[in-house]
Amino acid sequence: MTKDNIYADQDIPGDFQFNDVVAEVFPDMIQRSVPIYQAILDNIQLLGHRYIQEQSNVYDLGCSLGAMTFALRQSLPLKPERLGAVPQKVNFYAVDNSAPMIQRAQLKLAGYQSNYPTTFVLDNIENVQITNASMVIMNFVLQFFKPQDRYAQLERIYAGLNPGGVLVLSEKFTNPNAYAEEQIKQLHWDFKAKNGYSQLEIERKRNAIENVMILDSLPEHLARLEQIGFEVVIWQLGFNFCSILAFKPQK
Ligand SMILES: Nc1ncnc2c1ncn2[C@@H]1O[C@H](C[S@+](CC[C@H]([NH3+])C(=O)[O-])CC(=O)[O-])[C@@H](O)[C@H]1O
Ligand SMILES: O=C(O)C(=O)Cc1ccccc1
Repeated sequence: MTKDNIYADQDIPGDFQFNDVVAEVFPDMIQRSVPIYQAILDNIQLLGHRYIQEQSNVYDLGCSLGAMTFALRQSLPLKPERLGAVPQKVNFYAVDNSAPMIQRAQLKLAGYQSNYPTTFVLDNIENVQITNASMVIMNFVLQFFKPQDRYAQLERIYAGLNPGGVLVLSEKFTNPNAYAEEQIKQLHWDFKAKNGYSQLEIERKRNAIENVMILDSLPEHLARLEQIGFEVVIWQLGFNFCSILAFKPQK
């Protein structure tokens, strides 16, 4: 795994981008920066086993290197018997609008055998049709959408989900209380420092993502999903990062 030294040697002017340099170090970057990332990756198969339906589609929107698609696809045949039959006809769609990311994802998955067709889509999520979905993953991606577009995109996902399906929505979030917000932000930076990032790296990265990652609060996330019709529960939370299960209930 290539070490993320992007902001160690130089200050890269301008906004953060998912370019070739970032794609190369991405596994290391996300592990050391996002407290709940490993917990999600280690347990996503449990969601797949329970919610992926026979003859349905699974979408990984903003898939980066395809880590979640890979984990789901390889673990689906290992579904425990007590949860019913292993679905045989499932199509995976991994979507990202960064070419360096999607190319690497494609290359990695090509090296592994699977009976589940997997389609890599290099496009903006907003252009991708979502139909007959039993599982949609949006891991740390909605935060890069324009705030005014978020409701419509989630609504579109709700419409494309089958009853009994689930949206996994993971986000970095803010706290409505300014004092608490400052504390949790500092604690997250302590977490990054513990993982080997210097103060200078933390500061430079903070500036680079400031304009591209506009965060909602946790109450905002939950209220919006509920307004659309989802039933929600938080299944992972660490510092200012959370992952929400948003269910489309059976009628
Ligand atoms: N509108 C968009 N359309 C398509 N892709 C987009 C868009 N906006 C952002 N992206 C893509 O979303 C990804 C966000 S990273 C996701 C991690 C992954 N989910 C993981 O579970 O490993 C999270 C992070 O780095 O904080 C990048 O690859 C962008 O190119
Ligand atoms: O690094 C950070 O401080 C973050 O908030 C997470 C992150 C991880 C990868 C790309 C952009 C933001």
